[in-house]
Amino acid sequence: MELKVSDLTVARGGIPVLENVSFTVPAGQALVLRGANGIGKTTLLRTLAGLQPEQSGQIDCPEDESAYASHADGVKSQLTVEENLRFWADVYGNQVPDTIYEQFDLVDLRQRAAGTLSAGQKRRLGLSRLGVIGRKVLFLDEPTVSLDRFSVKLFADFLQHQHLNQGGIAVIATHIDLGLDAPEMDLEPFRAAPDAAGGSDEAFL
Ligand SMILES: Nc1ncnc2c1ncn2[C@@H]1O[C@H](COP(=O)(O)OP(=O)(O)OP(=O)(O)O)[C@@H](O)[C@H]1O
Repeated sequence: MELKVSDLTVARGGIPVLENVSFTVPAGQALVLRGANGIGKTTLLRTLAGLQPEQSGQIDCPEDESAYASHADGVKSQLTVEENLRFWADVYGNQVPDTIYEQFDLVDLRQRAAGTLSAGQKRRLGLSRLGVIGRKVLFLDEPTVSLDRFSVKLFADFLQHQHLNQGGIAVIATHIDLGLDAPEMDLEPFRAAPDAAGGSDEAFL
């Protein structure tokens, strides 16, 4: 299993943002995306996850094996922590692993309505979903927003031991160092040329 991206051009509102992006991530590895605000990390991740069409190029990803986690937590506030996890497990036809509560420091919060959680607790619950859906290829957009250092470490441990070491793949946009042994890709060289980004047409100036 691998994720292979070839000559990919991704766009926002029809305007190319990143051009000719190519990389391969083998099973068991992560790739960290780097780049300034607005360069197109979210656009690239959404395209890789199949949430928006590519402009050109190719994405070879194992079918029905990917999941995208955005800035938003996707937590249902009326449901308890346990009910949220059971809901996600049901959607994917899985069981909730007992160990998930320890892995994300949710043991004491199991019966709490998710709407009453702090931002960081909610984030941990949102991320714990990755441990119940059983998807092999994770596209993660700033997964550590709102997390304190302890929780960042918990999440990095989960990614390394429960996901990558089990043959999973992850592509992660993050401004902080997760401490993973993963190659980084700077997106700056792939910034779409100004012309391609719909620069002004001089004939009409
Ligand atoms: N709906 C939209 N229509 C047109 N352009 C958009 C739209 N949403 C975002 N953009 C632009 O597309 C570009 C890429 O945005 P994207 O969110 O992918 O960047 P990013 O690298 O994830 O940024 P950040 O690090 O700030 O999260 C930005 O210049 C942004 O302003």
